Amino acid sequence: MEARLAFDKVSCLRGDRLLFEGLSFALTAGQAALLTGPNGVGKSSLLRIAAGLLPPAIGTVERTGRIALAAETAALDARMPLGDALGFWAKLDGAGQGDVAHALDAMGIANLAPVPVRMLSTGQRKRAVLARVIAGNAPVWLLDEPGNGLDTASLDRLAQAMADHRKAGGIILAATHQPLGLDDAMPIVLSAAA
Ligand SMILES: Nc1ncnc2c1ncn2[C@@H]1O[C@H](COP(=O)(O)OP(=O)(O)OP(=O)(O)O)[C@@H](O)[C@H]1O
Repeated sequence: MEARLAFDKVSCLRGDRLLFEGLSFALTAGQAALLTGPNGVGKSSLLRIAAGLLPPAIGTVERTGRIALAAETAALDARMPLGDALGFWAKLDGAGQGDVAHALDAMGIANLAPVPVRMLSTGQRKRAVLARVIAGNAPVWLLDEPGNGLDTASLDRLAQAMADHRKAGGIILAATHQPLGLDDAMPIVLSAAA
């Protein structure tokens, strides 16, 4: 898959606060970056800029390939059974039922396909959000705290899914407060402005 994500001297303004400035990096096929820094420093904002949901105050962002953003608030329909909710998004992403089945399996939640989304536990919902990303086949994954709320087995599954994605030429940019098994990832460290 063809993929590229590059920031060139990007600055982020939220309200009247400058969160970070002059940030440059480039990720190409198979590469990953780990975004770290204290609460409120601007990690989620950076991911939103990467996704094209928030414009940079200064600088440019270059993207090649479709983007999938997995944040806390994934729009999975709470009333739908999980399998159908994922199927809805897969269709929009040009993916099929086979992709949904693969993604459910990859996150170990195939047995939850008939369960309404609103009945899922916190960790199960997180796994469902990650399954949505996996099913969508987008080359660029933007993951906001993907390990939050996951048990050890699910963290292993996430690590495997990310490794598979990179092997297929995908890109990962993940904001995290915990190790994710992306040992060779490029570090992007945001520090609080003075
Ligand atoms: N819509 C908004 N308007 C103004 N300021 C905002 C807006 N959304 C977020 N902020 C502020 O931007 C700052 C950075 O928020 P962000 O969510 O990017 O941080 P973060 O590094 O992801 O934090 P955490 O580790 O807690 O998830 C915070 O101070 C937050 O209050």
